[in-house]
Amino acid sequence: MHEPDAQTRELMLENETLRSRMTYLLEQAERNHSIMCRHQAFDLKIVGATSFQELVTTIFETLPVISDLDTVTLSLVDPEADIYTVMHKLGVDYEVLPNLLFCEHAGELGFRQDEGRRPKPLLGPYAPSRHGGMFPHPPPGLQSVAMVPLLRNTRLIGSLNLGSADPNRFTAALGTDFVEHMGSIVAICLENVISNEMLKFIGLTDSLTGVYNRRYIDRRLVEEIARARRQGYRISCMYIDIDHFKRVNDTVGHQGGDEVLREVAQRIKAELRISDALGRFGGEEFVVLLIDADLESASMVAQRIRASVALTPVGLATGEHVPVTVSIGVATLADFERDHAIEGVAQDLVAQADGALYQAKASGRNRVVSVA
Ligand SMILES: Nc1nc2c(ncn2[C@@H]2O[C@H](COP(=O)(O)OP(=O)(O)OP(=O)(O)O)[C@@H](O)[C@H]2O)c(=O)[nH]1
Repeated sequence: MHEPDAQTRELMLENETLRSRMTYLLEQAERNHSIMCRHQAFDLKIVGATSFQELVTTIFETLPVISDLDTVTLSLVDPEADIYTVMHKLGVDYEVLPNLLFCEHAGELGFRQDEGRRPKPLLGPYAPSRHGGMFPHPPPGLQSVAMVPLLRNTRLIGSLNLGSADPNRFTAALGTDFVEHMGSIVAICLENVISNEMLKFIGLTDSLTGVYNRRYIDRRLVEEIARARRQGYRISCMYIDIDHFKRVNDTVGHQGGDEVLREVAQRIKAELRISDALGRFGGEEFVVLLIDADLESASMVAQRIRASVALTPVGLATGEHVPVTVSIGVATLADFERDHAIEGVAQDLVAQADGALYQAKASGRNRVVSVA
């Protein structure tokens, strides 16, 4: 065998270089394919989220893993705190979502909002003084960040905030197509899920007083009884009815009657714990579920409500003042038998409180009757 000549050696070297370049490109293509697959899976997962909690939890838990990020936070524009309040009422637990942030004005997000131009993502080194609001719990060693505007049409609804310990991960020179695409999918999913949750909430509340409606209380009672059976705590129920409400309407008109209903709902609410649930059962009747309350403590709360309603007449927009009293029936859950159908147990509890209310009315009104 003889030595290859110089030209062959050069060709072999070139071949070698091309081979290793090709291997590198193949690896790169495989890596990109795998990133793309993971992001497609993420997109499918967030598109399929059926609740606000599920959506934001997926964003916080899955995105850092598939995108190799050290932190992800989400800021939502919520001028009247409607989203915050409704999600809370629907059971969202903010304690487990420390990276979910709310702001009053879109301007607080820091994007340039020139007339007619879509705000662009902001990429660059992490600066605590500038980005502290977006990253209230920054991981140690956070180096570079990307704030991605979440837009619905031209409206800025929030910002998806990505953070990395790699200083070169997000630099001003980097292209933003990828994060913008991610931002647009997150924005659509957020808007859908928030609208659905808001509709769900409206379907569960009473439009006149803003408290829950009967549908909600019926559903919640079944859930609470199941939980109370498992965890062994007490649930009590109050049936509240405004005394001689027909007379109120006859004296101050239907409009005035509505104002009285709203004020009574507020006075009841003011005496309750955040975990209790107040619903209007139609007309001038309200039902309260008291969680982790036995008959004695529920009766005490009922007395407070009775006293607070009777204490000061309700002031109306017309300047009139209407003295109002309520009668209240109180009952507590005694049936912890697991083989009894929950729906029947729930109906019995409300019926017992209603029976006690009947006694309160019959014995003179403006009073509380409790049944053991
Ligand atoms: N303003 C107003 N009135 C309502 C509403 N729903 C029901 N009512 C009125 O509530 C009154 C209920 O009257 P009744 O059920 O006879 O009872 P009451 O006058 O409160 O007497 P007692 O319950 O026996 O103390 C009726 O006059 C209804 O028209 C409402 O949404 N707004």
